[in-house]
Amino acid sequence: MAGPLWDKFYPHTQEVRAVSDPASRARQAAALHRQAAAVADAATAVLDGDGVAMPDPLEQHRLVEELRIAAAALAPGWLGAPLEAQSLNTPLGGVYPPQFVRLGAAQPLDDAQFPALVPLLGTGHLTIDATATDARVFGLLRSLLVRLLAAAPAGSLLVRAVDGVGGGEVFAPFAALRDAGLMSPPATDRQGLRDVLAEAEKWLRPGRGVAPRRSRRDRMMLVVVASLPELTEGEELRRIAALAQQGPDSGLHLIVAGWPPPPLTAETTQAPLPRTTMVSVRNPYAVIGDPPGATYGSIPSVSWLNAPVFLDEDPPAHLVEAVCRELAAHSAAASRVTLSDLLPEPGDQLWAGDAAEGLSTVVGHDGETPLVLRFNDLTPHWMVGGRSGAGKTAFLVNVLYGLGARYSPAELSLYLLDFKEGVTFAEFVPTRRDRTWLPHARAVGVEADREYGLAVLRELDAEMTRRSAALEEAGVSRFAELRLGRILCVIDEFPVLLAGADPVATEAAALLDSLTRRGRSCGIHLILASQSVQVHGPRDFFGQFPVRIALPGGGDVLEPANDSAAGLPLGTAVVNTAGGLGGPRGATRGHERVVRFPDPHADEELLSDLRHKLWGARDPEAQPPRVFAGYASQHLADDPTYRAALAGRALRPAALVGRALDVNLSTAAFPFDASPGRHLAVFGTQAAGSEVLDAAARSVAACHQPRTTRFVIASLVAEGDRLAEALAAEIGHRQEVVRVDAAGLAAELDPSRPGYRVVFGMDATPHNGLPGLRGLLRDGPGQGAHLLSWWRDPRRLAEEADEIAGLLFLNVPAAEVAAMVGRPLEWQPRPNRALLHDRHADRTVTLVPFLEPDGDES
Ligand SMILES: Nc1ncnc2c1ncn2[C@@H]1O[C@H](COP(=O)(O)OP(=O)(O)OP(=O)(O)O)[C@@H](O)[C@H]1O
Repeated sequence: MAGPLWDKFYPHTQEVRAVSDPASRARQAAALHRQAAAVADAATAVLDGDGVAMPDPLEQHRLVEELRIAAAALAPGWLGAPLEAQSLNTPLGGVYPPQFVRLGAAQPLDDAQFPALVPLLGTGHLTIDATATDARVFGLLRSLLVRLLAAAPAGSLLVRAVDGVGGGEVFAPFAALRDAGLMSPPATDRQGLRDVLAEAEKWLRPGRGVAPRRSRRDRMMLVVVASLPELTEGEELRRIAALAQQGPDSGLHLIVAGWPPPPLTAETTQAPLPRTTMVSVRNPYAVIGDPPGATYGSIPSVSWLNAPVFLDEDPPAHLVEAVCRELAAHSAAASRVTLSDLLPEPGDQLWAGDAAEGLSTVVGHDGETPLVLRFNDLTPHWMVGGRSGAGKTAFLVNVLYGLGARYSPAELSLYLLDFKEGVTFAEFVPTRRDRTWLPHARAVGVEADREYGLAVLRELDAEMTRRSAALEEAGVSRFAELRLGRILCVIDEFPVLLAGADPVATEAAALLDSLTRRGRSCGIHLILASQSVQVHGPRDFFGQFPVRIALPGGGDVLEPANDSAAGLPLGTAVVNTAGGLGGPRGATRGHERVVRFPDPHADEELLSDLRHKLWGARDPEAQPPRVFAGYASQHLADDPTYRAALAGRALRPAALVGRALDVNLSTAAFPFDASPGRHLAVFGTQAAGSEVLDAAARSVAACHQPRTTRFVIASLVAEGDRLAEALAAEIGHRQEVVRVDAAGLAAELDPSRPGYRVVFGMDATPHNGLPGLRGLLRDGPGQGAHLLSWWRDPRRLAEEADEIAGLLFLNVPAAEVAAMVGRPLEWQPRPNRALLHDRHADRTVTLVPFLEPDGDES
């Protein structure tokens, strides 16, 4: 700062005297302390007019006028205007930093006043020799805070408050700034003071000449001490002095009321703070010492503002409230991180990342600093926890787009699995409304079944084995040298996979164990996410997850003693890279950060643009991901095996009954050949049973060349009539079809007559039964005769059961299935699922059965 205005206030600059010799510091401090007191006494004597000739009043008035004009220019608006008259309409913000601020009115004559200004932010500090228990100091601190907060650009001034004696009352009207993170709750004891000092020390830049840490916008920290806590010791006092010495270069400033503290012992005797303007509260006015590096007076012997200063009083409450409310609102808007903050710069080339050594992306911001997390040898797998609605989906979607924008599909493949009802990964697959997909996605399971999850893990395990072999074959020890691209598998609500002591859980746990242990050296990484990671059964693989991310309510991914996730708000997460380990309270934890992350769907347009951009950049030959949507029904007409059969490419006759719960959704088929027992029985009370039978019959018909086989179709129950009729019409285009009733069916059971008997409602067979049935079942297949039947009640089959190899169960309880098969099978009846058991091949698959398309779907 230079120029005529400055010269008016500070015509003579001085050397700043540093107190640096530790050996004689206490003595020196005491001497300086006395000296400062003597200066204030001398000033008081002068200002009280003791033995000094009164200057010329006219000259005084002229000077006061000049100073008023100068002050208005140096401290405009909020910084210098009397607050009791300040309009609420005066806009907040202004230049950065607001350098001069008013302390009160200097009154050289009874009828002449000018604003008493000090340089503070950007220059140094302020001490007042009385604490805020003095009403004048109390008022001064509040008015200083309002002025500085209102004048600094919103969000650029962070206040840390300490009030050891007054319990923080002086800061109470500013409470609205706490939620916005602009002001801390006041520290009221020694530990609180230490925490504030520790934070302030961190604020200092690590070294001189280092580029500013805060890259986005400049910010300053102002530590306001209204009174030091009792029992504040020499150590804390020295830390305050050290902060005063180093702070201004890093944007750290202090206002300390009650400094110097009363010199109780030599140890606690403090010199004036370096780089500080000292205010001495007298009665009724205050004396303002010279600011750091400058002087108010023109006479070298006078080192204070040569006029009594009446300190500003407590500002009007509504004014403080209005300023705080506006700042808090602004801060809420400004501190929002957006998805673009996590993505590469818009000008950067798409897919510039090289995954050889690992993958990395920005997961959020720690203050102004982007936090980069990696998938590499040190942090191969991540675990994410958070209660429902805590933003897990948001976090994962951010990570997937972050990686998807940085690495090409050749460098990164994604396997996405979601076990809960919801839409976590739905946006990465083609839909009717948006046919694009995330080109990295290889397989996506939405509302997936455990069996499907298991199939994905098996596929990854097989890939891992392939990669291990490739490493060995190539004779290299590091995956990076193989250049295969990395695989990331994300599993949302993974405990579903491990729930229950069944074979699925056991195999899934074993696969997770092997994948997490060996995956890192093969470029295979996992993110496991859940509302609660309390899994029963083996969880040894947790040890392979050094990265733990706790969203609100997700503290159980951290060690039990680590409570750093307590009270997290939505949009924030604790990111711990030491397996969730905590550390001493209040200690700096290098392995733990709290980040803010955006809601990726806050800007749908940006997101949609990004997805289209990524999709547009894909290899045009690339296939969309294999998608499994647990809720979706499956239809024969969409099935690739059926289409191939219609086109004359069937390998052998088979009933196609649904899609298996594997990664490729392979077609579940029951083949018909000449071996014994090649008959299919569908069991289920639901109409779905008749629909599966319909699909089975159509598909068998398609497997035969036209006019090469014969169908006998019967419906013994009303529920089957409509489908039986439609089926007869449909198959009739290709094959010979005969429709019969119960009596007609009895006449069509001759095993030597090749072809298929298709019976809807087989359990409704008349009481005298179908005498020829056993013969057909036993001798038919060898002569090309097979039975396809739907049974509403499986118990009716008891007698002939052994002769039928193909059993398909819909809503049949596990106990009945077990009774029929002769041993328990892994099965939970549930909507839209079926179990196909082949007695002869001893194979069992869970599948999504082929149903009739609904009206609106077709
Ligand atoms: N960073 C954020 N900032 C603000 N709102 C967010 C943020 N992240 C998510 N939300 C909002 O919070 C809600 C819940 O988010 P999300 O669906 O990601 O949670 P979740 O943990 O996946 O929940 P659930 O487990 O129930 O599916 C959504 O409405 C979302 O828009």
